[in-house]
Amino acid sequence: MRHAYSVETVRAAEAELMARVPEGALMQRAAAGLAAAVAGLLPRVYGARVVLLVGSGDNGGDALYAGARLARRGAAVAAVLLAPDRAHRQGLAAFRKAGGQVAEDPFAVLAVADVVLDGITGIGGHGGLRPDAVPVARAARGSNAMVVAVDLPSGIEADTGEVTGEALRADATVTFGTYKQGLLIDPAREHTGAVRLVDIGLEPHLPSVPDLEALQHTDVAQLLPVPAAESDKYRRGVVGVVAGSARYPGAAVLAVAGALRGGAGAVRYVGPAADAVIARFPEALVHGWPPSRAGRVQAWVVGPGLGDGPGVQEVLDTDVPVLVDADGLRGLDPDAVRARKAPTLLTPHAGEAAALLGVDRGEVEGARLGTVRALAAKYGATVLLKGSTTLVAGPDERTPVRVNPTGTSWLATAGSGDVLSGLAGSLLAAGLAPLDAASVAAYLHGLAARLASHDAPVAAHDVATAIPRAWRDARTP
Ligand SMILES: NC(=O)C1=CN([C@@H]2O[C@H](COP(=O)(O)OP(=O)(O)OC[C@H]3O[C@@H](n4cnc5c(N)ncnc54)[C@H](O)[C@@H]3O)[C@@H](O)[C@H]2O)[C@@H](O)CC1
Ligand SMILES: Nc1ncnc2c1ncn2[C@@H]1O[C@H](COP(=O)(O)OP(=O)(O)O)[C@@H](O)[C@H]1O
Ligand SMILES: [K+]
Repeated sequence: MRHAYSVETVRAAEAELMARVPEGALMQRAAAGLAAAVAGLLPRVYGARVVLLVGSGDNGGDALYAGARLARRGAAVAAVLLAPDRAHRQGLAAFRKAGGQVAEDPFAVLAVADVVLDGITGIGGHGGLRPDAVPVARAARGSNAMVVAVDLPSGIEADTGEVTGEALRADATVTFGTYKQGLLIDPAREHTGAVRLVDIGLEPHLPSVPDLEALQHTDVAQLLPVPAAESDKYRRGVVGVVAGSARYPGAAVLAVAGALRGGAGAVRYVGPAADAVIARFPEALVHGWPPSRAGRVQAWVVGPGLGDGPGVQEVLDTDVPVLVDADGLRGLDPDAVRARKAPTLLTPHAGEAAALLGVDRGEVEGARLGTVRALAAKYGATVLLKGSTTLVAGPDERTPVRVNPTGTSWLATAGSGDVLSGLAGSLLAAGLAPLDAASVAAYLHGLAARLASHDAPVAAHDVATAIPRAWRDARTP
């Protein structure tokens, strides 16, 4: 599991650690890791042209000490001081002593730089880059230099992944002690490039339960349901799908396609697209209306392509886990969901989430973490918010939110969400807890899309077909 923490938690852990080590030791550890990472990105350090963008806080201090280390190895290092009177005093002294120069003309040094270290703001920054930093950040981005963010790209909100003003776009980020939440959540994540974590000894001082977590292959492998020797199709779990309409029969087919690859032993389909479903998937069990007469079902999926058709209340009235997606979410009554004894999983995209909360779509996309938490609280349900960096939150606010690390924007294709809902519903039926079912489904779905896509367009049914490959991939150590 990859863990990320809020700024408040990071600061508390840093304070604890700082009390145990000599003054300045942490910043030296950070700077040493940063200098080593930058050296690794350069063909050679000797003679390389390095520019530091230095703000008024300790983030600038990290950059100055790392710059001093690079200068001692023969790099030509220039510092652009955005607040000359407030630049880290000891860091600046060490930098000058090592042969570093303070740049008179920022744009001249940036134009010929090989690498730029962004030390404008770290976890202390808020509200986007200040106006004086904007032209410098733009010049860095517009140059041929590689831009390396120190701790995080300046201008992003470290806690939420929001980008409220201008933020620097880095090619790589070297972060200290632990991941900050914003590094893993869009839109900020788009600014980070590849993220490298430098160990500064913080780990033992961080709480064991993170604020945000991302599944990795080994976590998924442990959660995937595997049939036991004594299993039969019912013991593996039966997933019921209520989806599709005369207008959108394909959504039913795609949801069933996902469900068939999600580990349940059988898929029951109830709805108006039975002919289309059975024509494509003879292994699906189709049933007449209502869902309650379909036989044993351990989890229901309702909503993809449903239009105005019935089904939502019918499955909410059951006592098994229910996943509500797409059209099923329209006007969904929080009280009806909260009243359920069995778990409910909602899987909105940004537009659906905005409608459920009565806000603009842009607000949802800009503040994904707050949105997923707010929806989970409002509905007393587990919520999977789709889109770039899919997030999953449980109804208990003490449970860490899960962020999916496998997504790809090739998934932005019609019908891929239907595949996801079938897949997640199948994992629910196989017995996974809602948070696990949702986050494992998002993980496999993203991985399947990557495997099927290889950086070329994919159709939703390609994603469904690649799920078994993703499943095997996740189980391969
Ligand atoms: N606390 C620690 O133990 C360690 C901290 N480290 C570094 O210290 C950083 C945090 O340092 P600070 O708390 O000093 O905070 P920062 O250096 O992140 O920034 C705070 C300063 O930036 C200014 N500022 C805030 N928003 C701004 C904006 N939008 N534009 C321009 N300036 C803005 C503030 O007025 C303040 O002077 C971390 O991100 C990390 O890089 C590391 O050295 C590791 C150890
Ligand atoms: N920019 C993106 N980056 C990564 N994944 C995305 C992006 N846009 C959409 N997706 C994913 O694609 C799927 C689309 O689902 P959805 O919006 O419900 O579409 P549909 O209703 O057509 O099936 C979701 O899994 C979502 O997370
Ligand atoms: K920074």
